[in-house]
Amino acid sequence: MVNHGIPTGVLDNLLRSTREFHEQPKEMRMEFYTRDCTRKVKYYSTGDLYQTKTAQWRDTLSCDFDDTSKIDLGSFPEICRNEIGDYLNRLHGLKNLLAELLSEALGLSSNHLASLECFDIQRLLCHYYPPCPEPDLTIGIMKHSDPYILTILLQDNIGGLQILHKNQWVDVTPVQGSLLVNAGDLLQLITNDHFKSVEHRVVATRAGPRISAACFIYPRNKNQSKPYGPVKELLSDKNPQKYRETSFLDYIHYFGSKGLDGVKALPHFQLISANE
Ligand SMILES: O=C(O)CCC(=O)C(=O)O
Ligand SMILES: [Fe+2]
Repeated sequence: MVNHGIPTGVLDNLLRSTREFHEQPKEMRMEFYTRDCTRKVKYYSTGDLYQTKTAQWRDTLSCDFDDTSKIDLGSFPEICRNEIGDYLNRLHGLKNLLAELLSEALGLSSNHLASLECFDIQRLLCHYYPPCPEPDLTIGIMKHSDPYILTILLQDNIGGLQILHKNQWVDVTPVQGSLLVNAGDLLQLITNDHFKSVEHRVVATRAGPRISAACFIYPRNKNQSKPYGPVKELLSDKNPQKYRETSFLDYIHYFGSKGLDGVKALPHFQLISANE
């Protein structure tokens, strides 16, 4: 548990304005409706609709930043742009603190992970899960692990998020004013399995709407072709390298080509040991 230091008002404003965006008349939302991945701001339902067979009970506003010091808030929907800006400004300190704490937990110098240039605030997904009349027939978001370094998740008090722990789905009960930090696949890869990415899903509920905002940390554009592999300082005879090097772009390409099919992407990058 870490004190995130972000005022509750900033969190509440992001949740409220996300809800307001999604509840606007269709005409206001249509301006942003696209699946064109070159657009920085996108509004869609079920991001991987054409890769998986399952449509999911969720709409998403996706915002890409690359360099958060140069954000053009004007490109975001007016109804939530200031709230997104305020949240991102506050998230910086937390992201840097997490990079330091994780470095220290690995026995590395506190600036080690930051020096790899993969801890950047790159994308915010503002999700809206409408109340569902038949929750047993659908799902809010399918089982997956995030392909990134870290996810910082803000959720409202409706519930529905679950993580897979020892083959059992466990509810992540919302705690007001808290943020949840999930390890992603890329963190698992660079730490050679020290931090494991967590599989999770969101079940549909009759209650709602449920609002959440998932902020993804991964290398910024200029570093996305750079190879990342297990940190050399962590490897030894007892802890041999488990994964081959890959760039963020190659990883995400493989992840995206599968869609959220419930099968992890990470094993595809595993090295086969000589004894196997
Ligand atoms: O809405 C949530 O709580 C989770 C969202 C999520 O898993 C994601 O965007 O990857
Ligand atoms: Fe996720």
